[in-house]
Amino acid sequence: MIGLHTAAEVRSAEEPLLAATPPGALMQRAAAGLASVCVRLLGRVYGRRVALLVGTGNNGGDALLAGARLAGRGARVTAVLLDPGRAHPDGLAALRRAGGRVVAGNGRSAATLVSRADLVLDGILGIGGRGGLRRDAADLAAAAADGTAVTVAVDVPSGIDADTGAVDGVAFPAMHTVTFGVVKVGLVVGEGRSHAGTVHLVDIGLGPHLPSATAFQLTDADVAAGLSPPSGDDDKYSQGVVGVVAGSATYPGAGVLCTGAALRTRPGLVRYAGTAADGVRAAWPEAVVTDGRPADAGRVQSWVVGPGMGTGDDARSVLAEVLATDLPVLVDADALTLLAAEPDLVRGREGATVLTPHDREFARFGTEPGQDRVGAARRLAADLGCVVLLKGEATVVADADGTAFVNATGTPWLATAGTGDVLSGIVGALLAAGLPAAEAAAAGAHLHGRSGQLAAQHGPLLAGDLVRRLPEAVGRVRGLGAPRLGDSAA
Ligand SMILES: NC(=O)C1=CN([C@@H]2O[C@H](COP(=O)(O)OP(=O)(O)OC[C@H]3O[C@@H](n4cnc5c(N)ncnc54)[C@H](OP(=O)(O)O)[C@@H]3O)[C@@H](O)[C@H]2O)[C@@H](O)CC1
Ligand SMILES: [K+]
Repeated sequence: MIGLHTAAEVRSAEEPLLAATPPGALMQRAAAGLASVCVRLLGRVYGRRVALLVGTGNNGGDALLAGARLAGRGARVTAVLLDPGRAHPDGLAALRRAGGRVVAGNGRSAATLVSRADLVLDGILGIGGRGGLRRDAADLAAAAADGTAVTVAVDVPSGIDADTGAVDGVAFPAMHTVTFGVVKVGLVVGEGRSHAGTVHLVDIGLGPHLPSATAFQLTDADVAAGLSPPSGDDDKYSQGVVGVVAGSATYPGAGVLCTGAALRTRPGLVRYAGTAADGVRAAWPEAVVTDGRPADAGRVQSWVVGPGMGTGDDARSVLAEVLATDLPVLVDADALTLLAAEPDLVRGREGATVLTPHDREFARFGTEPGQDRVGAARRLAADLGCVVLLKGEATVVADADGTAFVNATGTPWLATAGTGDVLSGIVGALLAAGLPAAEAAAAGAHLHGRSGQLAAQHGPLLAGDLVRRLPEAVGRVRGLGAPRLGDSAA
């Protein structure tokens, strides 16, 4: 798992580390890591034009010191100083010694320089930034966005809130962010994610001084650990039986997608109960199907309830029946609309509850998610005593105790009808397999994203493509190739 940290956590680790290292050593470590990423991105350094955007703090100092290293290798480096009287003195001296040039950041020549550079290094603001970018800085960020240079942010793209990823106005559009010590939460969520581009982590020795993370990003290896394959002793019941209540006679699609996703994630047994029974039976003969109520379906280890089932009295009574069990329940779509009107249905449940809202569904519980998506998910999770999976470009999962996960996989092509039904089926299968609820939700989002990436390799995807690619996604996450049946292990 990759721990995600806030600026305050970095500050608390920085103090003891600074006390234990010679003056300037940390900044030199940061600058060395930063310069080496820039060298890799540039390929050939000699003669290349590098523009440094330099603010008044240590973030600007990092840019100046890295710029000095690039100038030492023959790059034509120019620092654009936003407040020339307050630029980092040691960094400035190092750049000048290495042959770099300096201009003021408020003229047209600065914007021209940025637009003509091969690489623009953003050292305007790091974790000390507050509020939106001021005018001159915003103009330079816009010039970088319009130019053709490779854009690299130092520690955090300027204008991004390092804790939340929120942007107030304009922010620097980085293709790459070289971040120091730890990955900041704001680099992987909300608008921060799209502004940060590829994140490169440079170790500066903060590790031993850091408090434990409360937010995480899962890797394939983490997810694989929860997807152990069946053993010789397993049968169709022992892998976890999922119950699905989704879709309707008129719109069976949600039931078909959700059931298929559960089957393909963990092909033990899926029981379906609801009015889309005929459609589900036709699509998935492997499922055990009833058009009765959940209680008629037989024993299950988890329930998925809601997609496409409507919001009438019958749907409300089915939701209440499922929530009255002590099993893990995933509540999605129409069931979220019903639950928002009666949140006490989930407060105090014995079994775990996972809610999977998109933004509009989330808002039905009282407040819009806003720009702090991790904070919003945590608050709703704590209020209801549930796990909340807030869908988005980077899906966020929060547990009632504040533990959060930010999903790293996916593709914008996932924003299409029915993909949420697939996610519900995947997470339902992982709940039935016995994963703790927050981990099931986070691992499910990861697998869903991986499946989306596979399905989108050749362009637009449909939700059904996600279901088809799930076994391959599970295999990829577990690091398996695709051996043919009968292949020996040798
Ligand atoms: N953590 C570590 O161990 C290490 C950290 N390191 C580096 O230090 C960075 C943190 O440096 P930092 O504390 O000097 O803050 P930083 O982000 O440069 O900005 C503060 C300055 O910006 C200004 N300012 C504020 N808001 C503004 C706005 N909206 N628009 C415009 N200006 C604004 C504010 O000035 P003022 O508000 O007074 O005008 C203040 O002077 C960190 O991100 C990393 O790069 C590395 O060297 C290695 C070790
Ligand atoms: K920056």
